[in-house]
Amino acid sequence: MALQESTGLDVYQTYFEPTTYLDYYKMGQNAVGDDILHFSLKHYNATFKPAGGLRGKLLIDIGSGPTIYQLLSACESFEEIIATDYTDKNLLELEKWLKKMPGAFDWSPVVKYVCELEGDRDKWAEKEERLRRTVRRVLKCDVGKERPLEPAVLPLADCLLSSLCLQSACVTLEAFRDALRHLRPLLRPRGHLVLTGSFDCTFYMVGDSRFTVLPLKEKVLREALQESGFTIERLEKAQRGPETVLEKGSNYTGLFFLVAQKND
Ligand SMILES: C[S@@+](CC[C@H](N)C(=O)[O-])C[C@H]1O[C@@H](n2cnc3c(N)ncnc32)[C@H](O)[C@@H]1O
Repeated sequence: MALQESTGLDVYQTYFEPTTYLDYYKMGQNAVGDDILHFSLKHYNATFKPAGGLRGKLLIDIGSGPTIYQLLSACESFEEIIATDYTDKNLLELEKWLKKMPGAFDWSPVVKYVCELEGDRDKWAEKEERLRRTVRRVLKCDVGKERPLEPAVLPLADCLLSSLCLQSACVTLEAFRDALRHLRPLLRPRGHLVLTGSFDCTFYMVGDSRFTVLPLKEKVLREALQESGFTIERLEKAQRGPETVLEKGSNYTGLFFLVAQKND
């Protein structure tokens, strides 16, 4: 066991406040959040573009947290999406947005931005509805378990997506590799894994709570995927944006976005 949980305290269940975390995603108000959004939304858009992008029946998002930005492009190319997370509060926060409940986070600036990337900013309300229709289930998940989504029984996914989750859930390289091994059986042969994360990062803050992150270098990341039975098709990288220098919320030096295919 090398998860944060192994310290004896269930760190994420206890300290991760979804509404505070969402402050990162108030577009134009947080340089780190903007850095993540600008980089990853551009690559999600390219990855799931209608002509020649990834498509299929089922996409499972691993460690969704309270966020939906990572699904805004994929919802145009997959018939069904299952969102998952480790904490009950995150799942409730997701349900709030999906069911348009009072107090739900306002994702509309981000949705408009994605619609603009797709060529028609005016379609944002339509896209919100499409995503709400496409996310069929919201499930508990623990990547530290051999079967992360147990007891749910699901068809094999055409695509697994995981944004900024694995390095948070796994604080050692061994646990990171184990998590990839646990996720692999959820994916059909030749299915795709779309993974985002950071380079050299050891922590991020959510309010006053500090969360440990597994620092990765490109070489180690590539090796971990290869050893876990994935072939990297694309690895996009960006250095940390200069406008984030004054932000003390995290110490990453860069971001990555990768698309890998399950070998068999
Ligand atoms: C940095 S947040 C990322 C949230 C979101 N995907 C995003 O892109 O902003 C890390 C997420 O990993 C989840 N997490 C922590 N431990 C986990 C575990 N063992 N299995 C699955 N998810 C876990 C947390 O609950 C949290 O939502």
